Amino acid sequence: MTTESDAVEVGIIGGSGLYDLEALTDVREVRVVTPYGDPSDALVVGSLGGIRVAFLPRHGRRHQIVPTNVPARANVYALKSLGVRQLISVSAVGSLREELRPGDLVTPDQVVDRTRNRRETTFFDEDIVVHVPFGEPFCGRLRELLGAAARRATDAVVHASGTYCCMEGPQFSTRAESELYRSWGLDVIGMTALPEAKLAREAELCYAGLALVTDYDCWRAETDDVSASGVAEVMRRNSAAAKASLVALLESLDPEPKCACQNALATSVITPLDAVPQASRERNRLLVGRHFAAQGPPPAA
Ligand SMILES: CSC[C@H]1O[C@H](OP(=O)(O)O)[C@H](O)[C@@H]1O
Ligand SMILES: Nc1ncnc2[nH]cnc12
Repeated sequence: MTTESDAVEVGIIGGSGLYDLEALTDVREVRVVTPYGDPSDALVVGSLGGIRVAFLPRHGRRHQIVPTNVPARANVYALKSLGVRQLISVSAVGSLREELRPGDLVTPDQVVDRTRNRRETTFFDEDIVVHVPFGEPFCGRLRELLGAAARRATDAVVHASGTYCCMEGPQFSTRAESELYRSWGLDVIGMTALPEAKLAREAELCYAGLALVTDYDCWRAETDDVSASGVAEVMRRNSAAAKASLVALLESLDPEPKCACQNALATSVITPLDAVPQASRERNRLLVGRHFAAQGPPPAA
């Protein structure tokens, strides 16, 4: 049972090359059980800059989970159940543009879905139908704070916006695909922003991404094509920049965000309460309970 005093405010999901956050103090590991299965790993809960933070490595701490199988629903649900209201997602990405160089940081403002396999993209797949707005897939307020924190805390070039192409993987793109994405005007490519961003919106979390450019994918004649070992090597050199950005962000974060993200379900649940079986109401209490409460009690049968 989470109490007021140990409620966690901020979640951080670490991607390739970011498997822990040494800056956290007063740390404990929490294993959370969710209706959507087990999260990627135990959550590491600690303090940073006076804020309670939960850290979760997306692929597991030894990087054993392939992008398609990342249990994104369990991850987001577990963070929400600890009290998280703001979620930062760190990821390694390939660059689709000359001016986005390896070592640069990007806070994406858009995403294009090129996933195609077995990813569970909604919490609401039974009894309750929910259509959340997703025109702005990232929280603009949190994205700007994150970019500003990265500029303060690192020497890296920080790009304030960009479109993230989320491909399925695990194989990297063909050159023809990479050129296609470039012709579409997409900026960076990775395998994990979706469905994470969609689920964060359904969970009414502010969500922003810190993308570390690790390579030029496979379109640039002057550089080697992307490889997993190359990505890992660039991340070894640059994970300190990601960590410094996170620390600076936490120092400047409002623990009581007032964005629209925090109320995304208010206009999104289309199924009336009296059509939802009791068991489903219970299962969805964490995510929609307060919206159902606002509708008043269901009519007596
Ligand atoms: C190790 S290269 C490909 C791998 O790196 C990215 O991971 P993440 O987004 O979790 O940082 C990419 O999405 C792939 O999963
Ligand atoms: N080029 C690339 N394609 C997909 N995911 C990546 N992660 C890092 N670099 C990548």
